[in-house]
Amino acid sequence: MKTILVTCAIIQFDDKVLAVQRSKNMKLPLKWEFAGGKIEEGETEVECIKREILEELNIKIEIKEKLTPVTHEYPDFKIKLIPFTAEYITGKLILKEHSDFILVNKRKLINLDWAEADIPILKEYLEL
Ligand SMILES: Nc1nc2c([nH]c(=O)n2[C@H]2C[C@H](O)[C@@H](COP(=O)(O)OP(=O)(O)OP(=O)(O)O)O2)c(=O)[nH]1
Repeated sequence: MKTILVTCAIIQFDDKVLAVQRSKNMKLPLKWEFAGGKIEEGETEVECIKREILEELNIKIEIKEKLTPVTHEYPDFKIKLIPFTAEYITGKLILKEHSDFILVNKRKLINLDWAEADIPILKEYLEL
């Protein structure tokens, strides 16, 4: 099975963190995730995550740190999910694709119904 390369960003807004919910017509419907998306040809990981965040959320972020990539096999596809921590810089948050978002204290992130590939990333982030 081909592996899809996907970047995602754990975006901090002061003392809160942003999680977004996939809409019911996307793959992994209604699962929570960190915003991001597929790497396009000729694009670096950092270019990809900044572009995806601007496209999906209408905001600009500053990348802080790369966390450990996770390879995960769903029943019908396989992804390598490449996570970054980031900070909100500017822009009004507008959801272009997702059905919902939440800004929460990082300790409360664990209570959401996450896409499976995100679980190891969330655990690493909670230990930082
Ligand atoms: N952006 C993002 N995607 C994630 C995360 N965890 C996770 O399993 N994924 C999966 C969901 C999608 O299948 C894929 C990301 O692709 P995408 O968000 O650009 O794609 P999409 O839903 O438009 O997919 P498609 O139907 O067009 O193929 O990775 C995550 O934290 N962030």
